[in-house]
Amino acid sequence: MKNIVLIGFMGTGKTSTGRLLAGRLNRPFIDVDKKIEHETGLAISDIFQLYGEDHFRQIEREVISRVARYTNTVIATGGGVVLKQENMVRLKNTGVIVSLMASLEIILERTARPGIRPLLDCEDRAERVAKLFQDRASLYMKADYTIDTSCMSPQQVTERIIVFLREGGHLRGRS
Ligand SMILES: Nc1ncnc2c1ncn2[C@@H]1O[C@H](COP(=O)(O)OP(=O)(O)O)[C@@H](O)[C@H]1O
Ligand SMILES: O=C(O)C1=C[C@@H](OP(=O)(O)O)[C@@H](O)[C@H](O)C1
Ligand SMILES: [Mg+2]
Repeated sequence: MKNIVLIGFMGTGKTSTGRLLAGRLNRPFIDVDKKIEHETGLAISDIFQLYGEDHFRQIEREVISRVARYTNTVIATGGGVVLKQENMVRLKNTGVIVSLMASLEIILERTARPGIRPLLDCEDRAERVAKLFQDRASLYMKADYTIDTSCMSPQQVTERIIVFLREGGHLRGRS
């Protein structure tokens, strides 16, 4: 079976929903950021601080090239995966792409905890979110399914994804 790949802006719920979805479908779960942290022995924020964003993007690209070869896996990506077209080509080859969306207000709420997302650790967080969101919006639209998660719990988002997948013939048997 194809992978199920979650894309979307920071705070749309890729990590938490991906974990739930994998549990519901009894499939392996990979969070790309967690894998990068595990393999480098560094927190994402440390990689940004020590080596810069470009270096992080190179690591991300290399990890994506490997996880895109998996099958049957739920993959939660980091929000910037869409910045490299080659990442998306690879993920799309072997996966169904599900895009999680949310309003700016909700994204700000869900990403309020400092120290986790280096791109948002700044004084003008609201402006930064709005700018990044605008720059990337069209990239997040290039998905097989798109869900606005603003008014849904992770459980509800999970069930909605399962309905999409079932209707699209991407699930075998009864899930
Ligand atoms: N649908 C949701 N409703 C409410 N809170 C959510 C939802 N999805 C995620 N969250 C919360 O928002 C925060 C960011 O979620 P996370 O899964 O890390 O997002 P992402 O991986 O897309 O950055 C976490 O505290 C998580 O518990
Ligand atoms: O949007 C981005 O550029 C990033 C999103 C983060 O992941 P989440 O989307 O899971 O927060 C993480 O990969 C890194 O901080 C960069
Ligand atoms: Mg995440």
